[in-house]
Amino acid sequence: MQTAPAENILEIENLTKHFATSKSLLPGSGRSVKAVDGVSFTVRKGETLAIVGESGCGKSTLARLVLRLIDPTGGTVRFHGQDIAAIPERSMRPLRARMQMIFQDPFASLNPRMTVAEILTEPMQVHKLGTRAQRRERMIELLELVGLTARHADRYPHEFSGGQRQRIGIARALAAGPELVIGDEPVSALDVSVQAQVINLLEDLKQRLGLTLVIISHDLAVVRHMSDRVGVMYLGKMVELADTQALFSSPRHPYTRALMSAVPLPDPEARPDRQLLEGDVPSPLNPPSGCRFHTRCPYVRDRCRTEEPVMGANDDDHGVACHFWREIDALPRPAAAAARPISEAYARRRALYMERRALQEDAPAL
Ligand SMILES: Nc1ncnc2c1ncn2[C@@H]1O[C@H](COP(=O)(O)OP(=O)(O)OP(=O)(O)O)[C@@H](O)[C@H]1O
Repeated sequence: MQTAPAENILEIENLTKHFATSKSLLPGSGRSVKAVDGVSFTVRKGETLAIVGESGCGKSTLARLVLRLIDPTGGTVRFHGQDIAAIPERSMRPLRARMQMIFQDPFASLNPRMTVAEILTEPMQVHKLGTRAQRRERMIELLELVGLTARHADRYPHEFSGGQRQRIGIARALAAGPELVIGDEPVSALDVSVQAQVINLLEDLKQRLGLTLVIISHDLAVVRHMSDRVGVMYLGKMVELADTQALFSSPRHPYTRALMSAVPLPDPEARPDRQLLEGDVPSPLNPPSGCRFHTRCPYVRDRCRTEEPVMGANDDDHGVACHFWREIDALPRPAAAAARPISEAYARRRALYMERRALQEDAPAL
C-alpha cells in the first residue's frame, strides 16, 4: 500500500528579491543587491524545514518574502495553492493570522511599553478573534503553553530574562492560531544554556499544535537537531535541499561539504583534513557569473564559470545545484563534521555538554 504524499503548505517558485541601491535608481545603471535570486522549494505540512547559510546569503529576506512582509521582485509564493506574492494587501490580512514569525532578538521585538497581556491580546484584536473575556482567557492559555503563568500577564518585557522574552515572542506568534511559523534565528540571541530549552519548547508546540515550522539559522547543530529537511543557501541561491539525515551524512554540493567540515569539533586532533573555504563571499551587488560558488570552489572547472547549475529534484529527493556533484561525490570525502563516525571521546564530551546544558549549568564550549 502506498502512503499519500505529504500536502504542500507552501510552494515557492523562482522567488527573487533585488534591492535597489541609490546608484541603481539611475536609468541603465542596473546595480541592485540580488538578495534572493530565483529560489524554488516546497514546505510540506507538518514538517520542520531549516534554511541555512552564512550571513548575508539571503535567509532573512527569504523569510520576509514568504510572509509577504516585503514584496518580491519576481516569482511566486503559493500558500495552500494561493499565490500570495500577487494578491493585494487587503486580501493578505486574513492569511496573516495563519502564518507568523518569531524574530531573532526578543529584546528588540517586544514593545517595551506594553504589558505581556497587551502584547499577547493585540494579535487577537487585530484579527478580530473572540470577545474581550475570551481573549483574556486565551492569553492565559498562551502563557501556560510556553511555560509562563498568569502571574506574568501584567509585567513588562524588561522584567523578564532573554529566554522568557523569547517565550513571550513565541506566545505572541501563536496568539492568532497560525499553521505556519517561521523562526528567523529564533535561538541565536540566547545563552547556550537557554537555547536548548527554547528549542525543546518549539518542538513540543509543533507536536501539540500540529504546526509547520521553517527555521532560519546559521547554526548547523540547531538545524540538525530540529529539522526534517534542510535547504542550504549561498549568495541568494538555494544550492542543496535534502532530508536532514541525507544532507548531514552525504552532503553533495561543494559549499555544503565545506560548511559542514568547518563546524568546530571538541577534539581538534580528530579532524586533520578539515576543508576550509578560501576567500570572502562575493558581493550580492555583482555576483559571479555561472555558478555563484565557482570563485571559492575547490573543484571549479571552466563550465562552472559560464553556465549556471540549476537545482532539479533528483530521484531520491536530494536536490543539488552543481554541474559536477556526481564526480565530486566519487572523490574521497573530506571529513564532514556531521558525516564522520563520532569518536568515543567526542561522544563522551558531547553527552557531558548536553547534560550540563539540560541542567542549565555553564556549559564548556563545543
Ligand atoms: N532593505 C535592504 N536594502 C538593501 N539591501 C538589503 C536589504 N535587506 C537586505 N539586504 C541585503 O541583502 C543581502 C541578504 O540579506 P539577508 O539579511 O537576507 O541575509 P541573511 O542571510 O539573513 O544574513 P544575516 O544572517 O546576517 O541576517 C545582504 O547583502 C543584505 O545586505
